[in-house]
Amino acid sequence: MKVRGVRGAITVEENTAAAVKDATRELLSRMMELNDIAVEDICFILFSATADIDAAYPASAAREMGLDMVPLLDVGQMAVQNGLRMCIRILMVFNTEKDHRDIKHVYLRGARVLRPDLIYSVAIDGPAGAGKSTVARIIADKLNLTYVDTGAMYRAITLKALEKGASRTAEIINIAEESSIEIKKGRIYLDGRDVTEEIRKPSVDQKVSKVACIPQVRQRLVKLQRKMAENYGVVMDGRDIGTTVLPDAKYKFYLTADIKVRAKRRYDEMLKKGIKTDLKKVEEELAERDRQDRERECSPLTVAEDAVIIDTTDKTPEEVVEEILSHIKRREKNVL
Ligand SMILES: Nc1ncnc2c1ncn2[C@@H]1O[C@H](COP(=O)(O)OP(=O)(O)O)[C@@H](O)[C@H]1O
Ligand SMILES: Nc1ccn([C@H]2C[C@H](O)[C@@H](COP(=O)(O)OP(=O)(O)O)O2)c(=O)n1
Repeated sequence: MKVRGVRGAITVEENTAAAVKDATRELLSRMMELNDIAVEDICFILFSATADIDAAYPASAAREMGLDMVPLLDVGQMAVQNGLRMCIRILMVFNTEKDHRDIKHVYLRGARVLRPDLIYSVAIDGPAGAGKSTVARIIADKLNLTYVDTGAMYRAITLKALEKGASRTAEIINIAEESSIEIKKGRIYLDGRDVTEEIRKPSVDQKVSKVACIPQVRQRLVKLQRKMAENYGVVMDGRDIGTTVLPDAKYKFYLTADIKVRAKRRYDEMLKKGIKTDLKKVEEELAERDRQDRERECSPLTVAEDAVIIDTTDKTPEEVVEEILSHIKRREKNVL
């Protein structure tokens, strides 16, 4: 195994022991989770804090998290004119098989400004079957960003509504407001339960556009989506990402494809999963979903003015990925 380092930083709003420990815990957990770091693989961790933080040692939070056998050291960050205030920085050195390009450095809250070259957002919108999630996943991996499938969040609420037999709008709004939805390593958790596979059921397909039409459901999910993008760099796909969720996303793409091709892709996907269906029926359902997504009043599917439009009808996923990366490479120096 090799020895590699991962950097992270986070800001705190107040100089209290609770704020310092909370922030340190959040940053450390995220660095370990994103880089698959086990406690026994950590060689040592260095913490620095700016001079305006003196309520607690960041390392004490690490010890409380069970890292008490890992050598930990707190140091003062050197003061630089106009430097970021109230900031905790971490350097963790660990054993890994990963290439140094695959290490995900983590800059949370106000500390995002330290590395705008690493932390930025890519919005990918378009109709069902255009290939959004296929390419978004690959791009996130290549750019070391986190993939957020917003459709999966609408699907999770729909699944819960179906399970509870909730059909009235007020009940569905309640479900959206009370449920916890998390996305970790490409899996989606609804109230702590992994529902990644279940949300792809045909019964969810049929109801999800209706649920996504409810403004209060959208408000709640959009808030969660913005929070995710605030905390880390994301590749986010959906219908309204470039227009509503992240209008300031650094990069915006709109993928589209002929409806017949999109229907065939969905049909093949269902066959692979062992779901027997009829191509004509898949096409009709897709057309109906397109209609509902485009015609709804609240954040309908539209092309953001500044989005790059890519027609994927005659392109392979690899070609689409290349095209997207070629746009991003023009402005990002860290993209290989
Ligand atoms: N460019 C492409 N060419 C051929 N098949 C594709 C392409 N992009 C995606 N697919 C396939 O089409 C299906 C739908 O793609 P997906 O990424 O889920 O679309 P979306 O997220 O836009 O609904 C998947 O089975 C995927 O493997
Ligand atoms: N940001 C989003 C994402 C999805 N939706 C809606 C639109 C779709 O009908 C459903 C499901 O989205 P999803 O991307 O999972 O659907 P497909 O995989 O494209 O079939 O949710 C939305 O309204 N806004």
